[in-house]
Amino acid sequence: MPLVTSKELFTKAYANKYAVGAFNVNNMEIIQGIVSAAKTENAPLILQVSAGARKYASPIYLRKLVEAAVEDSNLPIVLHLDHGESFDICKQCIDDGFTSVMIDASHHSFEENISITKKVVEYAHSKGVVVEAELGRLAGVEDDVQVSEKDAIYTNPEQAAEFVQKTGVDSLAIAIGTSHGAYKFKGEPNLDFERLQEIAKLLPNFPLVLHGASTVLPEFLELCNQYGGDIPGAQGVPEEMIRKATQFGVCKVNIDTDLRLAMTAAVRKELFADPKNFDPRKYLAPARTAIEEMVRHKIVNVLGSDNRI
Ligand SMILES: O=C(CO)COP(=O)(O)O
Ligand SMILES: O=C[C@H](O)COP(=O)(O)O
Ligand SMILES: [Zn+2]
Ligand SMILES: [Zn+2]
Repeated sequence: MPLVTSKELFTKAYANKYAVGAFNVNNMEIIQGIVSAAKTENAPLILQVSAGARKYASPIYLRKLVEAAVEDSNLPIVLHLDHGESFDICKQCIDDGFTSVMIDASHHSFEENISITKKVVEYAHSKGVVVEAELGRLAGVEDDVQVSEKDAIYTNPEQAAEFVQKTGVDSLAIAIGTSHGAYKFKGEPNLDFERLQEIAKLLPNFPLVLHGASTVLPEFLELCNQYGGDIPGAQGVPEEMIRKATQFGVCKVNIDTDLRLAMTAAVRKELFADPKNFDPRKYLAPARTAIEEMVRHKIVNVLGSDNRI
């Protein structure tokens, strides 16, 4: 099966109230771990590449690795650009064979965000590629968002409806209190579900995207810290909140931090257990297995995307 767009995957996910996992990929072991989990669980998959990943691994290596994953797994896989910051990078990825791109012009004014997104949509659609955009600002690492600031930072539901109508975008990333990285909340985790429901009501049958959705699994955090790491007080989005979001139009859930923690925990543990080892395969294979197990857990227990092919 060749790469697919997320169009049909989202239609099915929306109708059945589950989400497709969108996992960030940076190297072969990460890709293999994720794809193997999806294969076991019979789950659709989005593999996403950030600008940082392109810089680290180089665009061609990532593309060829994903190509290998598609050929080897026979799964419906979407190759997606994560947080494309300009028309040019989106165009480059579209021309390179990506089936989905994100234009993140959320740091521009509302009007500029519309005009940049519209330009990407026009080009992408002419090539059969789908587009995700972003409206609102994800709180930064450790930002403490006060209730009074929410309206300025979080996605405004009326603007979301206007944005989708004016741009023709295929999906929209919204800000309701999640953030990137391992430090998502200072106190009690809290997402603005009323806002999410309002957005979903104004955008019926439209797929929403949740960024910053890692749950920061305690088992991996503890392993990191037990074997020489120093990641105190990290906190993710509780699993039940992600499950709840899938009930209100969230069809794509972005996960990167949990992959990083799983991989790092496994590598730390292995290096500690066998100080004489200097064969990278002996710590990268367990790291790949840790990713695989974590992604299976997400698919089955958090996203509900198992057996959806
Ligand atoms: O949103 C993400 C990638 O776009 C990743 O979010 P996390 O940092 O919560 O994994
Ligand atoms: O949203 C951000 C992703 O976690 C990618 O992070 P990165 O830019 O460090 O590759
Ligand atoms: Zn953004
Ligand atoms: Zn993101």
